Amino acid sequence: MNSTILDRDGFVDAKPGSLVRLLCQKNVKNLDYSEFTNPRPIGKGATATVYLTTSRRKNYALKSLNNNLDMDKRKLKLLSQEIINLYHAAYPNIIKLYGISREPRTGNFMLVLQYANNGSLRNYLRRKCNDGLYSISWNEICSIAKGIINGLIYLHGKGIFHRNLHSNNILINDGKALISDFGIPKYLNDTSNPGVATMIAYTDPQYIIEKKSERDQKSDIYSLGVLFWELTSGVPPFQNYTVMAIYKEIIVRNNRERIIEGTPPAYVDLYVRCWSFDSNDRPPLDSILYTINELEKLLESSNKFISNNLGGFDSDQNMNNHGDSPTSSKRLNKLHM
Ligand SMILES: Nc1ncnc2c1ncn2[C@@H]1O[C@H](COP(=O)(O)OP(=O)(O)OP(=O)(O)O)[C@@H](O)[C@H]1O
Repeated sequence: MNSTILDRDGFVDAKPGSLVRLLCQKNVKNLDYSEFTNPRPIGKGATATVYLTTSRRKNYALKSLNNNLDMDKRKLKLLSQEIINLYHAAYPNIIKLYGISREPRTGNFMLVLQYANNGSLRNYLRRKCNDGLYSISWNEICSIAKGIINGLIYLHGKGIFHRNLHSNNILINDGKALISDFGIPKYLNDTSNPGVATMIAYTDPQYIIEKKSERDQKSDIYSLGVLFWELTSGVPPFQNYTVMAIYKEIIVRNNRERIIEGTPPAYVDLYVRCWSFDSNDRPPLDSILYTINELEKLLESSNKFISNNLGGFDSDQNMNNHGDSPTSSKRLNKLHM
């Protein structure tokens, strides 16, 4: 290749081939696609399709960024930096990126990721619903919450803010929480998955209202508060509301989801502070971790579960909903030991 047409970073153009070249220069492993057998789709997000595959008897998730890498050079360089960040993030609560690959037939760019054998947190919680009754132990709530907090402490310590935390990009492997998808989606073209707009329920309202240029670590704390609530409800916030109705509740009225009956007050107090409108009122991660540890000790001996019947409603509705229809009027929550 004629080096005179390369820029300083080795780019010829903003296409998948250039991205692969740049990442290889930064020592990200380029894995041979033919090593992966029988890839089958297991999930689809706004910007990618995810496949389960096997190589040498080990499972991997191949995240295909489809062909939506057609972006300007500056964005492609930023995207490559995010991928490099993920590649070098080595922490038990962060999804592992083993390398990249390219599907030879389509040319699609792939991230080769650790396979999370329990899928997304959202689906994991959904599977805990039996005949519409959701039930989870406090032990497990605390363990998942701590996994997410520890992952965030690691990321924030490296100056990386997730900015798009929700229950579809927390993955669960052997019951343990793994944070995925930080940084990368914002550089990709949204392929218009209608579910994505509802992620507004996890988005820092101060960022939306005050049009802050970028979400920061306090925005992640806001999303964390919503996730803590979701661990007690088993369903995403404002399920069955339209995007406009969610906007009205959270942004216009400054409302939040209803507290699930039977939740320990210390846990409620924690997530309510996390989802405060004013980012200064949101607690720092170390104090959140401290509170969860204390709560865990308190509940250790009692083996408590929390249950509710919110799962009786179609959990997929939030992907495709119409009308301003709150579910709260039919809610029944209870705590048993
Ligand atoms: N490493 C993985 N292991 C197992 N399942 C995965 C993995 N990565 C993604 N998935 C599944 O694929 C789905 C889609 O993942 P993807 O990361 O593309 O989108 P998302 O997080 O739902 O959306 P967005 O890209 O908008 O944040 C996830 O919700 C999850 O169910």
